[in-house]
Amino acid sequence: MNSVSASFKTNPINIDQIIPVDFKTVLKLPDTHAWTSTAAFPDHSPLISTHEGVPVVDLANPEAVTLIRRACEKWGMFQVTNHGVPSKLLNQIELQTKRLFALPTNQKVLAVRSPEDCVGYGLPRISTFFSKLMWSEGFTIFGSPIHHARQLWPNHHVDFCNVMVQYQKELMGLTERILGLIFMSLGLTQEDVKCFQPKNGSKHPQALLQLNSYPVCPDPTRAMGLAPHTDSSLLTVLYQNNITGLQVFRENVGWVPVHPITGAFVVNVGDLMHIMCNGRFKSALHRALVNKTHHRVSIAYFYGPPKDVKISPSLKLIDHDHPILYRPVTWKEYLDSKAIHFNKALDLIRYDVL
Ligand SMILES: O=C(O)CCC(=O)C(=O)O
Ligand SMILES: [Fe+2]
Repeated sequence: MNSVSASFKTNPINIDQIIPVDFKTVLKLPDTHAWTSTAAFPDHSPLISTHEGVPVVDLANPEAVTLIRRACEKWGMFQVTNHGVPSKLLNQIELQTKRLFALPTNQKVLAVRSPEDCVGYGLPRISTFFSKLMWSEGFTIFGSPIHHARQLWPNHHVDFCNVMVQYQKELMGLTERILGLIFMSLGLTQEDVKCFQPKNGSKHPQALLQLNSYPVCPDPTRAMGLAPHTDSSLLTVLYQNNITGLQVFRENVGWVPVHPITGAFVVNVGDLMHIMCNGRFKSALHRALVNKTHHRVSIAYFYGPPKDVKISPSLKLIDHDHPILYRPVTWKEYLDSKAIHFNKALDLIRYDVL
């Protein structure tokens, strides 16, 4: 069993209502979804006019490694262009994602994610940590989605499955390429990161695909699409349709919008990368807002280490001035802790925070 499924089995989602509301029929924001007055949602002001946005890195640029290092240090996030993933596949994944979420609720629930499972249709996993519900729905895939796709479209699931499988294949290649550039930017060699190489065919990186849908919302200023969080992955590569909603938090600045660039991907430093580089690159705190007129979708590819591989700060990044900050953890151990402690999980494995 993969690390994510194993962790979800250990920590079933604990929430009364596991099925998202039928967004199409709600004309007024229900109190259950009104975030304005909650402590987790202190500001909703669309924001901060900063001239500086999340860096955009052209992967064909000879300076890409340096640009990526700077972006990871400053933002924990960047966008990439010239990445080689065919635009036809991007159009197809957007189309299939919209096709899925356009189904009536009574059909989508046929593929509902059960509380102890990580795949299928449902609420954001982090919903358990908030008293208000989010204005979004998701569909999670690990490998082939055929089991759930058959429930949704008994005779028309083939295109959906093919696109999802093909997309994961492409994204595995792209994510490993970006990961290679990140390691290079840290001065790490193949030897330093050999725990990620498949060993005797038995150790494979693991990845999860998360389709997110943010329906149009009757009162977006009081609603939350996806609450602030960091990703528990090593790296997340996200595709968003042409609708603004994603924001990243920057210390001393505030929430900064990550405006979509046609055909580009957003890359996030995840918590495991934060650990691996001993805090030099910080995992990006981000959230998604909603709007009144446009349906937004995003497709997040969460890439993590092979099962049972312990992630620890790279020895090359530790010296007298940079003492080791984090204990080694497997992805499952980290997810288990995150399922209980949420945004405290990273601090709880720090040597200097007890
Ligand atoms: O929809 C987005 O832009 C963000 C999605 C996200 O952060 C996630 O799925 O973890
Ligand atoms: Fe995220």
